[in-house]
Amino acid sequence: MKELEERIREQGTVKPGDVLKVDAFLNHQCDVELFDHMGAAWARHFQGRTITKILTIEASGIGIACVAARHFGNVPVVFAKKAQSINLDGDQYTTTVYSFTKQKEFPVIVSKRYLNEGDHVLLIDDFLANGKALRGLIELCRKAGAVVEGIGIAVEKGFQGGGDKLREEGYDIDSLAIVESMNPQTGSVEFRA
Ligand SMILES: O=P(O)(O)OC[C@H]1O[C@H](OP(=O)(O)OP(=O)(O)O)[C@H](O)[C@@H]1O
Ligand SMILES: O=c1[nH]c(=O)c2nc[nH]c2[nH]1
Repeated sequence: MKELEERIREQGTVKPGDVLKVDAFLNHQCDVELFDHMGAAWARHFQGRTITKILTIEASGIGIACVAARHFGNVPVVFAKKAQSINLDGDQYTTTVYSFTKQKEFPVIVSKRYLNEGDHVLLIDDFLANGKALRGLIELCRKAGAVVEGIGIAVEKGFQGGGDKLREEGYDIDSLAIVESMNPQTGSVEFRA
């Protein structure tokens, strides 16, 4: 998606440790018009698929998923929580995920009320790097008996390999910008053609 690539070139910064900082528009300050265009792009890609629910993970996927849902008939958006809470009652599906930016393992929890056998799920997230977050969400769907219909990602860092491994396993991943390489010294970002 050219618009997203241009925003990354204009406003993204490359940090050491394979970190692309895009918090001016994607995951701290949020450009909802851009999110709307992203949702429209995923709706075009996944046209014809039955989607009953969008599943994402705290924190940065939530806003993007909610705007995207407007393009999928306002299906419910469920986000997996990364901490237990007194607000989380009843039976839960749980797994663990290593967080790329926080560099520690988190529990990942969804109430059994909100993910069910018979759900056809679109996974949405802001970033795909090593694929840990997605594998956690896929595991929650497996436990619930829900079908993963597809995966919509804003920015995939292709050089970290998580996306291509999931594609080899048969998942339909629509990443709107795939970074092939980036350089913290020069600040350059190259995208997959
Ligand atoms: O493919 P991966 O290696 O799993 O990396 C991608 C994940 O990393 C970030 O989550 P993180 O927990 O770092 O930050 P967040 O709380 O801002 O979502 C991002 O939001 C994705 O969920
Ligand atoms: O803001 C972010 N930049 C990144 O490079 C990244 N990788 C995973 N999650 C990420 N979030």
